[in-house]
Amino acid sequence: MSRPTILVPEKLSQEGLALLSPHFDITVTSLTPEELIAQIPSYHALIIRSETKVTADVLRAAKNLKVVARAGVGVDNIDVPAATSRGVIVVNSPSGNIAAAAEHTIALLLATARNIGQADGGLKLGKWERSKLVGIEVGRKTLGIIGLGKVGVRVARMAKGLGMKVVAVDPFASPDMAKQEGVALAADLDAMLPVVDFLTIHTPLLATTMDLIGEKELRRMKPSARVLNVARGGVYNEEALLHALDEYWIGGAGLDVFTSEPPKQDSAAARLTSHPKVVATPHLGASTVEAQENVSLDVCNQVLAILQGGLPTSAVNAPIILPEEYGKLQPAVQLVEKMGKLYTQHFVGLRGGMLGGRKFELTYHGDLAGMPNTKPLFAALVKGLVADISDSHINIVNATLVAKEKGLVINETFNNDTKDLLYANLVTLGAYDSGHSGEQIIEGFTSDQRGYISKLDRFSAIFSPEGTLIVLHNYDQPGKIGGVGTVLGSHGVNIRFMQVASLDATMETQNGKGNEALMILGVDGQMSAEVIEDLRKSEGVLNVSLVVL
Ligand SMILES: NC(=O)C1=CN([C@@H]2O[C@H](COP(=O)(O)OP(=O)(O)OC[C@H]3O[C@@H](n4cnc5c(N)ncnc54)[C@H](O)[C@@H]3O)[C@@H](O)[C@H]2O)C=CC1
Ligand SMILES: O=C(O)C(=O)COP(=O)(O)O
Repeated sequence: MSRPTILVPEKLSQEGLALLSPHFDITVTSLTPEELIAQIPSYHALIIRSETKVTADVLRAAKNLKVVARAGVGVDNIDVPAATSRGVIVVNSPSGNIAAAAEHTIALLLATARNIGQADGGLKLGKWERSKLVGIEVGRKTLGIIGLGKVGVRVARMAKGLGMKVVAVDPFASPDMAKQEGVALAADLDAMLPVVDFLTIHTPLLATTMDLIGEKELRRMKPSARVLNVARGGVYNEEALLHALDEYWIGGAGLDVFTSEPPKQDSAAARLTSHPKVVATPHLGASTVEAQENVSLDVCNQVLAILQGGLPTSAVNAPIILPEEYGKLQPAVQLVEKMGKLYTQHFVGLRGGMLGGRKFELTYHGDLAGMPNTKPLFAALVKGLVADISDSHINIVNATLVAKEKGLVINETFNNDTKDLLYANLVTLGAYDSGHSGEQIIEGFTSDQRGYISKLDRFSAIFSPEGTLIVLHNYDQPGKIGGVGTVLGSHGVNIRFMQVASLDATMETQNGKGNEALMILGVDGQMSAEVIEDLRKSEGVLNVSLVVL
């Protein structure tokens, strides 16, 4: 089988890629937007930074894509709703580069205060200008921060270290946190803008933050004020900023990000980068060795998990699984997915049954009954149930929608009664037809981070739901094991393990024909239809199903 493939059209630190290369084929190459659309269909994962635009067209062309990984914070270059509707998980690195972005903001703050850009540029041209380039001190000055999030708070701490007063506007910030950080929360922008000597924005680029600072706001600031942008081009209106600099409404600007990157010729962004009162950098906020290692490791670990059937830690378009919850849920998530696959392959494949319209009851017992968030388990069940009969990419993002489309009714119940419970956590999957009859049961538990099946239909056994399994329903008579071994041996099939599952003592035997049993065989390699047919024809065998988990 060919290995899953990963496309990396931007510069990514090797640290993360080294985690992926033993398992997947990785192509690192820069691409035009047209080339990206042409090449994306064969890839399973796309890892990008801020330069690649993942548009709806790219996602439409991406037939095999499971994940878009953004090695950084901002996902404004990804059409997240389009990814969501196609079941593509978008992950990012929410904090890998925030220290770098905050430090870069302070670098620009000091550079604008002391005219570092102009001074350096002049010297390189052979000029020795001192009286023209007198700066200001930042100590005892006021810094205004819009957006007191992860980057904003770090900027505040460093600014306080420089002896600055810090005020902030953030409608979502906690007053307690602001107080603890020594940051005064201003009532609104109108109140904050006239008092600040420096202004920095650290919000995402959203419809609500686009052009947040325009002509009206810039006119309210001190003529000596400097503005900084290490967030996104567009939070300051670039035309208004040009006017403000030319007409002395403000004193200077330190800019790392622009509405077009690189700035289009003659655009406002281009005029800003060449403006004498601007110190500009080409989107370098996250460009430190340390930040790039962090974000690369962060997203590559998530790509590894997703391509191996696991869950991401920072999905942008999925219910968030907190890291502490992740460790606890992951084995159960894998188990429930395997239970879904086992259900479809064993019961539906075996009996020519219908999956759509079945009613499923997922019951959590023991520790699992106390989990505050079982959405990943629900999604894992849908994924497992339909994985083998649908080409939809099921994940935590679209599972509810897909279940609805396929007519699967899934109820979750929580059984807190631990009396008589053999395992610390147990999950039962029951399936019924609309009349609540024809019950089919699969039960499983996790132990030591691994999942096991403890019950399949009316039979009790303990086996790992992994690899290729042959499930053989037979009369419990002497010689059965030898007979099965002979058939498999004649086809050269190697048996990894074998379990005989006995009928639940309380159950009636099928057709009243004496004791029955299930034989579960773990086998190596691909099974041909003849192997299964020969087993089916063997004496005393009632049915055989082939399950690949
Ligand atoms: N230049 C670069 O290389 C880098 C840029 N960034 C950018 O920095 C920005 C901030 O990143 P984080 O701090 O990680 O985000 P965050 O999500 O932790 O913080 C954003 C804050 O903005 C606040 N906010 C949202 N709308 C607001 C509004 N209208 N007025 C005031 N506050 C508002 C939110 O409440 C939140 O506290 C993002 O745009 C990100 O893309 C991040 C890293 C590197
Ligand atoms: O993480 C972010 O939001 C950034 O802006 C960093 O962008 P980059 O990965 O350096 O292209």
